[in-house]
Amino acid sequence: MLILASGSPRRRELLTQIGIAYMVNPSSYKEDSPKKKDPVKFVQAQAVGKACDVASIYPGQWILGADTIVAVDGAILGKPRNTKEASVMLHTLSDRKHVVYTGVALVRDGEIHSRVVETKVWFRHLTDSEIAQYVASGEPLDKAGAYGIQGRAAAFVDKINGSYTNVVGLPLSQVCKMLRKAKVDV
Ligand SMILES: Cc1cn([C@H]2C[C@H](O)[C@@H](COP(=O)(O)OP(=O)(O)OP(=O)(O)O)O2)c(=O)[nH]c1=O
Repeated sequence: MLILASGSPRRRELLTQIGIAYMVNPSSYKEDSPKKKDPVKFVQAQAVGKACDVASIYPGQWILGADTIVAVDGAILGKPRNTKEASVMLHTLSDRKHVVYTGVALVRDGEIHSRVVETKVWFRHLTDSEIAQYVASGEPLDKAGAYGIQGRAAAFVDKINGSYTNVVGLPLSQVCKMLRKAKVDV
C-alpha cells in the first residue's frame, strides 16, 4: 500500500477524496529555511527529503512526500512561525499575484520520481482589520503563505491559474500521472 509521508491533514483529505488507499507515516525530515533559494529546487528537495526519510523505514514500499511554499517577488514564504509573521505575510500577499509551488516525490528504495507543480494566485486588497481577524482565527498558522484557500481565505482570492489542489497541498492530477508512470498499485 502507498505510504503518505505527511502529517498534513489536507494531503490526507485530498488523497481520500479521489479514493486512493494509503497509510500515513509523517516524515521527521527537518525542513530547511526557505529564504533566498530557487523555489522550484527548494520544494523539490524538500519533497524528496521527506519521502526518502520515510522510505528508509519501509523497504520495497512506495512513499509519497510533498512540500508547498508560496513565492512572491523573489521571496519564499513557508509556514509562519507566529501570528506576527502571519500578518506580515498576508500584508505582502494583499492586492497582488503570487505563485504556489508544490513539490511531489514518489520514492521506493533508491528509485525517485519527483516534480514541481505551480499555480498562480491573485489576492484582492485585504484591509488591516480583515488580516487581523483572519490571523486571530488561527487558520494561517500551519499553512504556507499564512492562508488556506480551502478555508476562510477563499474570500481573498480573485482568481487562480493552474491546479487548485496544488494550492491546498497536493496536485491530484499530476500525482495520479506519477503513480501511473511508476506503476504504483493503488
Ligand atoms: C497555500 C496553502 C497551503 N496549505 C498548507 C498545505 C501544507 O499542509 C502546508 C505547507 O506546509 P508543508 O511544509 O508543505 O507541509 P506540512 O508541514 O503541513 O506537512 P508535511 O510536511 O508533514 O507533509 O500549507 C493549505 O492548506 N492551503 C493553502 O491554500
